[in-house]
Amino acid sequence: MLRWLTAGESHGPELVAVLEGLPAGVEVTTAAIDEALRRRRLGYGRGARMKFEQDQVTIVGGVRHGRTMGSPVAIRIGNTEWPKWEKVMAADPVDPAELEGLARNAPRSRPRPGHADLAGMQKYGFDDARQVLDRASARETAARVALGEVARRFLKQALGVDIVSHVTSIGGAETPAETLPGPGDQARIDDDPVRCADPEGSAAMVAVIDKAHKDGDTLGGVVEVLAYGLPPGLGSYTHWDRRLDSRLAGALMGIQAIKGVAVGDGFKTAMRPGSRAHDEIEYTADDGVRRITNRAGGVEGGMTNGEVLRVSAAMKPISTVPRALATIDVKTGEAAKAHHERSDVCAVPAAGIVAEAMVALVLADTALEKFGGDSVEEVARNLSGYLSSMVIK
Ligand SMILES: Cc1cc2nc3c(=O)[nH]c(=O)nc-3n(C[C@H](O)[C@H](O)[C@H](O)COP(=O)(O)O)c2cc1C
Ligand SMILES: C=C(O[C@@H]1CC(C(=O)O)=C[C@@H](OP(=O)(O)O)[C@H]1O)C(=O)O
Repeated sequence: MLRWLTAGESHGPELVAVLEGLPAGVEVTTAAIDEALRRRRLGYGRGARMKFEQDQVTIVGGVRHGRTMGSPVAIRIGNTEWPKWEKVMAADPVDPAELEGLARNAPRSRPRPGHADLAGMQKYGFDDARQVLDRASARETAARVALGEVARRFLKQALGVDIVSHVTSIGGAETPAETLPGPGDQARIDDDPVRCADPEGSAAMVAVIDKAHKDGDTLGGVVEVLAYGLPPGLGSYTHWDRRLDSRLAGALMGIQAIKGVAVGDGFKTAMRPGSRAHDEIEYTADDGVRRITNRAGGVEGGMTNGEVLRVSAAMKPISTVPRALATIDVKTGEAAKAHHERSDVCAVPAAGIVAEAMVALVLADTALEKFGGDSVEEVARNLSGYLSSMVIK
């Protein structure tokens, strides 16, 4: 079983991430994690913070000379913004005189609709939304991306799996329905301002972001994650919490602002008759057993079926809307405008990188369940034994 945990606040000194249960021998370096985090910082429509926040990565456990050792992998990601927040977010008590007049320390009493502020204050008994938003913030996703990169490397090295993501819509502007990028397209997608695989779709998305920016508004959208090279049989139909689609949906919905997940054609499948909803099976001498179409997105009965895994996640618009939304001031109960400082206009391209990480972690977990092993070599051997002994292939 693979387990992962993160800790740390958005304006704290650092994020901490731990991945436990990974075999030995996965090649991973600080530079590889830096690169994954660089991809997460990109994307047209992100706010000012992404221009100056640097992710300072230190691997502090589980890796020696570029390879995992089978022990828990622990990663620290320093927030370079920390010096500005040192007093405001200090773990130990601070002399009130030192906080006097510090604008950053002013209580956040006008909760933002759509953010965790109000429900979090009610739940934990805070009168300052700072206590809530600093952990609810998607800054935390940097930690998940760091762990996801380790999981992705394991999947590539032990199983030959490639994970790709792209943005399929922002604010209603969409890519053509047939866009299906392969592993070789990832670099080109990452070079696109909105990480869209189609130039026309990209131009339309950039235009709607520009308009939202001008209008003081924010946007959401949809990302799709694809995994190539998965063997049939990851996950299981035998129990609800072993189903791969259930696990993927849970992991993706666990990303801040993700409000919907679709496996394959998802909700569109519900509108079709069965004759056009499923993927007919054929046998070819070259490919063996395969599906003629892939509407199911590579998952049937909660298991991979050997086709490309295709899962998408819908992100709601950023809730810190510059044209501030109506709320109350919790100090007085009176009507007020919600807090707004700097914020992202649209973070869908970054959410795609986070979604890749979550998919990688879930797939790595199910792959370890199926193929076990304490080293990459052992997992690869188990995979190869399974593939060669499959009765139907
Ligand atoms: C990559 C990424 C960046 C985000 N940036 C912002 C932001 O700048 N401002 C904001 O209000 N919400 C942002 N969010 C969304 C909030 O974190 C999220 O809406 C909030 O934690 C409440 O959770 P919920 O939307 O899942 O209910 C971002 C989400 C992601 C995934
Ligand atoms: C810091 C990151 O994203 C942040 C996510 C976020 C939110 O409310 O989720 C709000 C913004 O933070 P701030 O209010 O400090 O500008 C984003 O910048 C990051 O992704 O690394």
